[in-house]
Amino acid sequence: MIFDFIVVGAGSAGCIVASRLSDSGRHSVLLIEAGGEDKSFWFKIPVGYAKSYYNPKVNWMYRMEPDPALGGRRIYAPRGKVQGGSGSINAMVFVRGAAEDFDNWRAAGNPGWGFDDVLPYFRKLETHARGESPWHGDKGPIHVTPMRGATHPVSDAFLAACDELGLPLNEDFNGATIEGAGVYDVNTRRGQRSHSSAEYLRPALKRQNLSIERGAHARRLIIEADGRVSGIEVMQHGRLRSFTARREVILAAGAVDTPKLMQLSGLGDGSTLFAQGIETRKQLPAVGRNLQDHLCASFYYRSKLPTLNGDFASLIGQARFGLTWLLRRRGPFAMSVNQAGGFFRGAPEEVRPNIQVYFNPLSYRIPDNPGAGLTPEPYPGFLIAFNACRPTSKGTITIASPDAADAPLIRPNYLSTDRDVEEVLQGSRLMRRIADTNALEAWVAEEVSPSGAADTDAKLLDYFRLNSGSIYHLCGTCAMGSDPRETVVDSRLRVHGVPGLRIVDASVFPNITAGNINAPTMMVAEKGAAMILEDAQSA
Ligand SMILES: Cc1cc2nc3c(=O)[nH]c(=O)nc-3n(C[C@H](O)[C@H](O)[C@H](O)COP(=O)(O)OP(=O)(O)OC[C@H]3O[C@@H](n4cnc5c(N)ncnc54)[C@H](O)[C@@H]3O)c2cc1C
Repeated sequence: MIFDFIVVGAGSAGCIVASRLSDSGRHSVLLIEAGGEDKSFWFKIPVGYAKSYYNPKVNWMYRMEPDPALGGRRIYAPRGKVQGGSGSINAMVFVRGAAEDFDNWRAAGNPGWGFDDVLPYFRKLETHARGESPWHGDKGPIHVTPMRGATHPVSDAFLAACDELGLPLNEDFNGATIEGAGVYDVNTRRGQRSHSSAEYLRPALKRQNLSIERGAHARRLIIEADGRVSGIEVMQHGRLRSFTARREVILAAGAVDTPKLMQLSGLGDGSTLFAQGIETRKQLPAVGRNLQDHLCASFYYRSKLPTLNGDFASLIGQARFGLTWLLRRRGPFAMSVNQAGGFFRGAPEEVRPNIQVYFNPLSYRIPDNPGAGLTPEPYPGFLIAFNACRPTSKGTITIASPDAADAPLIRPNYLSTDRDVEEVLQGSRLMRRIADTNALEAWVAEEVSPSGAADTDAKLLDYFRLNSGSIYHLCGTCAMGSDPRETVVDSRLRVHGVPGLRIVDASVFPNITAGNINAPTMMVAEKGAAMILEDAQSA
């Protein structure tokens, strides 16, 4: 079967790209997705996050390779395997990133990617509850709702604690500055997940010129003798099928699977490919390198006053929250657990905010055993978590075998720079300063973990090494830039030296942004689709 464009991966980015390319009706578009449709009620209700976290039917459930800096632990890396991708299973915190992050993208050899250049695409993709402004859009498909005004009293005490410490308060992390303490925005519409599958793809699928193949696992790109990509081979319900693209194939399989698919197709570092018996079709050493992520750990507190633990643990509490959601589309089931937080300078000499904080009016541990489920701690509690905004450690993704069914090797190399270790200490000290305020005194009964016994930098670092985890922001593995030895795509997201192939997903980030990365990934998709259409027009 022949299409103008084939998009591989119906995730946060892929749903947007397929929808935009099919907008005009002029181009035929095929979207290929390994997972099924996101029909279940649990994808709509924000609290459904907990249901997909360890569900192999909708989640690739990757485990990273043992990390020496984290006590040899294999860190869990959930990834959505369903229409909507990770955007269907994520926690919906909506943060664009700091303006400097995108200015850094531009400075890394990517004209057109500075903050001023990308702001129009952020505005284009959203309908913000605050309405139209220089910072916000009011006509875009993704609905963005501030949680401000609906937070638990302990989250408000957190804001008062930050104020007491002289930290700035911030009404809008997606406004003039990211710095300060505030309440997060979430991508929800009337208490339901508002993501690229529901808001872009579903309406677009009514068009004749857009098709989707679900349960279709892409195994390799079809590359002609002259090096041009002409299609894709997929395994669908046990049957091998191939699809042809007249114009381009666009990879949007995410930061883990896009580099995997490139390597399986002979596009990558020659020696890695040779080791797996794969012929190199184009030497692209940067494929799978530059892996970046936010590594996060929580500080747990027992509370003197009730928090959400009791309600989430009891059937009556759950029924009450369920009813509030059903009748009014409000309450904790309509929100992210990450209610408040902020972006802070971890030390006075820091020139910009470098520590992101999450405040949860609920304390829970994530069990290593997927069968165990996420359960609240058995006492009234809350947690404060942090990660460095722009870690400097870089990891890799490499195929483990030439078999597309095998998971790739994810080596994060967390905490492999002195800078990243220093930021762990900055963040840990900040947690303690916040919890020690008068504003939180009425709430804090005790620090459960790491606990007062962790009274030296070495002990705090040990706690972080043994208790941190990914906050699921993997990116950068097919980075954008001008040098084919260091990067994979150019600033128009075309793969260096491989005609007919682009990448449009979180793998193209040259550097990780401060904050959660779904919003910038969707921005990349809006801008990427616009460039593909422009190029098609002029071709
Ligand atoms: C549990 C979790 C919580 C998160 N919380 C937040 C949050 O609160 N806020 C935030 O901003 N970000 C959050 N993120 C991160 C954010 O959701 C992702 O970074 C973003 O969705 C990545 O988008 P993407 O398009 O690059 O990839 P994805 O959305 O992962 O899409 C990739 C798609 O490609 C498909 N695919 C992969 N391989 C193949 C193949 N070979 N053939 C066919 N299809 C394939 C996948 O099934 C998937 O549908 C979270 C992520 C997770 C996993």
